[in-house]
Amino acid sequence: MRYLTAGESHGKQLTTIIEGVPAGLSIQIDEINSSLLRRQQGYGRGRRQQIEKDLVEITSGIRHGYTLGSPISLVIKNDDFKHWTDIMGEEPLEEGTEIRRVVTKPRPGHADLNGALKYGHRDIRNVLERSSARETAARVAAGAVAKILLQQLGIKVCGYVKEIGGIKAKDQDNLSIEERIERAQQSPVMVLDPDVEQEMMDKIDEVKQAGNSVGGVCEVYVEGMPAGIGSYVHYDRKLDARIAAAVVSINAFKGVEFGLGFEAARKLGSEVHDEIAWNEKKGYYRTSNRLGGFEGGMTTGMPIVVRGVMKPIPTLMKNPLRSVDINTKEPFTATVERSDACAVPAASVVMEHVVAFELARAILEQFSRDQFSKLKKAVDEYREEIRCF
Ligand SMILES: Cc1cc2nc3c(=O)[nH]c(=O)nc-3n(C[C@H](O)[C@H](O)[C@H](O)COP(=O)(O)O)c2cc1C
Ligand SMILES: C=C(O[C@@H]1CC(C(=O)O)=C[C@@H](OP(=O)(O)O)[C@H]1O)C(=O)O
Repeated sequence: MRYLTAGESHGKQLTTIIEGVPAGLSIQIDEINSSLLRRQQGYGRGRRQQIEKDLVEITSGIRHGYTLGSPISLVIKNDDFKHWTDIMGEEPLEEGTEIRRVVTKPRPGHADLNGALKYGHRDIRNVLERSSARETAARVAAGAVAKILLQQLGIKVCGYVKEIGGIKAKDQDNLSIEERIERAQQSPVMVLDPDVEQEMMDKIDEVKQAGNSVGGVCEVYVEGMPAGIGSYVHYDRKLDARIAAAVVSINAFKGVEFGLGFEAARKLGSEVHDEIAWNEKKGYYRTSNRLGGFEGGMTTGMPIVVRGVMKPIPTLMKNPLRSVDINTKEPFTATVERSDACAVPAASVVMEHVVAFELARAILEQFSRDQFSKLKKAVDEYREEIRCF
């Protein structure tokens, strides 16, 4: 299973094409739309989210609520396009026509300068339109389809916020995944620990008022993945590595860790590895989950716990960082476009969906079936086989 996305931030629409989803999977459009709505809801975002109402249109691959096995294409319209038709039009410009709002002052921390150098664009808008995290709406649509497939195989995925601007949420290890899903959905900052919610919102308000930005840490928690998914035999089949790549591919994400993560560097082996046990009902299991569900590039059958760190948003509204105009080479402060002050809550939804896609992709690679009912049967049989192994 793979997917591609297309679309500029202020262009007509975003398009996602997913290939390799087995036939006969029941998909309700509302399930995809509720993922898109969640991505739009996090506290700290700019005015753009009030303009957009992300709703998906299914243009192929699903008929009467079931996948056909053919490519699934999903379209999300950009409502903001109507304000940008002259700037984003596809017609060649008539001679002598000025393009409005040509961008020549690259923002430190965004893709602006490197993208302009690479593609030879003298109008940095040609870079920022596609490098914008608007594209993550298209990725969430693909991930929502993956989540539906996983859900029907008994695998649940949930994303939430662990930290914003240095304010850390306490671990909530005793919460079930259903409780995590519910709490994250009820919280404006998508955090599980209610004690820090207001503090995080105050921090975002303070930063926004100062025209600055702030980052944080998101966590994704997965239950129900059987052991042995992924592989140790090649670097590009290690599932933890694929998840790491998917997380760091999210705009502004700079690092990833599993379980204890970087803390493992400061601990002894006896404090890090998870001891193995067996019982009739569960089969093999671990008495702890410090490695976050992975050994040797494969799942251990324990919950997957993965965190990603998001840097602060590069666009600074009040005190833009120093930059250089690419036409005059004069020093200037960077161009300021409308911007989010904090997108960590929204990014936790994006992270949930990109992780879900990698999990579904690995399952389909391992149990390759063209029909969903056969895939389910193969996964159920494998679960039984490893329980008794
Ligand atoms: C949900 C989300 C919203 C974002 N909103 C903004 C924004 O409003 N302004 C901005 O400058 N960057 C924003 N970013 C971050 C940039 O897209 C990102 O920094 C840029 O693409 C450069 O990529 P890099 O930071 O991964 O190097 C956002 C990221 C995410 C995940
Ligand atoms: C549009 C979205 O996020 C955008 C991501 C983004 C960036 O530079 O990454 C910059 C902003 O774009 P705009 O200038 O149009 O407001 C965000 O709003 C979205 O997430 O739907």
